[in-house]
Formats: sequence, C-alpha cells, structure tokens
Amino acid sequence: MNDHILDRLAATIASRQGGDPETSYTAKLLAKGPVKSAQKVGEEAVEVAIEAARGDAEALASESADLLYHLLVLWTAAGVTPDRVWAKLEAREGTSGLAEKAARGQANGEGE
Ligand SMILES: N=c1c2ncn([C@@H]3O[C@H](COP(=O)(O)OP(=O)(O)OP(=O)(O)O)[C@@H](O)[C@H]3O)c2ncn1[C@@H]1O[C@H](COP(=O)(O)O)[C@@H](O)[C@H]1O
Repeated sequence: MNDHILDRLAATIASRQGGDPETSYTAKLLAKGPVKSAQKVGEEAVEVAIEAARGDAEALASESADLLYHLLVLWTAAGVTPDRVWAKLEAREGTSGLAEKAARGQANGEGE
C-alpha cells in the first residue's frame, strides 16, 4: 500500500517531526504533543458527524480528509505506524464484525 495517499501523507507527516513550526503546520502540531493532536481528532470527528447528519456529501468528504490528516498526525505523535493499523484491518479482513462482537461478548461474560 506504499503508493496510497495515506502512506504518502504519513511519510510527509513523519518528515515534519522536529521541523520548523513557522513553516509547517504539522511540525507546529507535533511540537504540542499527542494530547493536542487527540483534541484535534475529536474536533474533526465531531465536524464529520455534523456534516453527515446535515446530509452534505461534499462537506462530509472535506471534513473526512481533515479527520484522516489529523488521525495520521496523532499516530505519529503517539508512536503508532500506519502499518500497525493496516495490520489490524488486514487481520479482520474477511471476518464478520458480528462474529467479533459475539466473541467479545463471551469474553465479557455476556450471553451466558
Ligand atoms: N492534509 C493536510 C491537512 N488537512 C488539514 N490541514 C490543516 O489542518 C488545520 C485544521 O483546521 P482548523 O480550522 O482546525 O485549524 P486551526 O484553526 O489553525 O487549528 P489550531 O491548530 O489552531 O487548533 C488547517 O490549518 C488545515 O490547513 C492540513 N495540513 C496539512 N496537510 C498535509 O500535510 C502536508 C504538510 O503540511 P505542512 O506541515 O503544513 O507543511 C501538506 O502538504 C498536506 O499534504
């Protein structure tokens, strides 16, 4: 997935670590630490939800791009590589979300 936009964006974000906050918004954000990035992810997620509820597909696409950018910044700030997340998704590929939910329920002692 190395030529995917998310991987290219993640590489750009990683390259901004320790960069000049005067010339790079990403460097400025990373310099503030993971809590600031977590706050931005929360804000952008709310904006995504608002545009989805309003039924504005163009605004939803735009806010989704903001959310993905800030999520990638958060991963970098928190030391999570995109490959680690992709591996989680790949491990779930082909399995039903309902089966996973049922397994979690049993582990929690539900449904007995
Ligand atoms: N994809 C993005 C991207 N998406 C959103 N944003 C910025 O994220 C910010 C989010 O909007 P807000 O209204 O919350 O911004 P704000 O009010 O300045 O927020 P605060 O940080 O002050 O809380 C805006 O300033 C957007 O420009 C992005 N900034 C950068 N990128 C990518 O990151 C690359 C590197 O950017 P620099 O680090 O700036 O060189 C760019 O080439 C792009 O590919």
